[in-house]
Amino acid sequence: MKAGIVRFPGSNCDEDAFHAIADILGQEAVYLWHKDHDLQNVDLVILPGGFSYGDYLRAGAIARFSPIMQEVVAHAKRGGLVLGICNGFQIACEAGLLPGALLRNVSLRFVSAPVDLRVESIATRFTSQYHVGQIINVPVAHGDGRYTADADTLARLEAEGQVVFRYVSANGDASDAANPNGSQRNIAGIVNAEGNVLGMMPHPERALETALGSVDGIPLFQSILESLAGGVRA
Ligand SMILES: NC(=O)CC[C@H](N)C(=O)O
Repeated sequence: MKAGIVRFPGSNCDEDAFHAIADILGQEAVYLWHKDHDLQNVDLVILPGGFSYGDYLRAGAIARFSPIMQEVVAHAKRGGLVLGICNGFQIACEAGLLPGALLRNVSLRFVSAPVDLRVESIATRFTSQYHVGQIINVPVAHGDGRYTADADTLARLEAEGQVVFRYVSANGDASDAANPNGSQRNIAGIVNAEGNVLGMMPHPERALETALGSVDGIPLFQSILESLAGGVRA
């Protein structure tokens, strides 16, 4: 697999993503500069976490106009894989690759903590190596993570199995107490209708090494590799 990690001005999890792909997974990784138009023939585009354009106006609202986003959108439309992590999820929503928006945390505070997630769907190219209902521990670090969408969109996401991860407490309940940011329906991650674009606020690239406290992100990347090995390429 060849993964391209887009660097926007203000990205700060780009090196984490590169480390995850190159050092942990042993796959090819390249950085993609946001002003470029060349995706370098990557199989997977990662929109990494950070504070693109300082989160001015709204997180992701300026980055979505970066030149490379035209190519990222075209790649997604061709069925190519896109993984938006944290700020990358915000950018993917702003770019129209995913429905809804990420608003300021209901606490008005930046939250940085490991959280428990329930895997809601394994019928995606990002989660086939988990099992439904599996509880995984993955860190979050954001100030604007409150997933919000209108009632019709939420109903469609639920009905079509597009809610992929939900914040839960240790017993697996999607309780208010387990919700770090006030997201509607405790939504932590969603996939698009076609199943090739995943956006999530937690950081799976920081959950691949025992030394970091969790290896629960590994099946996510294994799922991506599996789906590409199956011959599904853009
Ligand atoms: N870690 C991140 O990607 C931060 C995301 C975002 N800029 C926020 O604070 O909400």
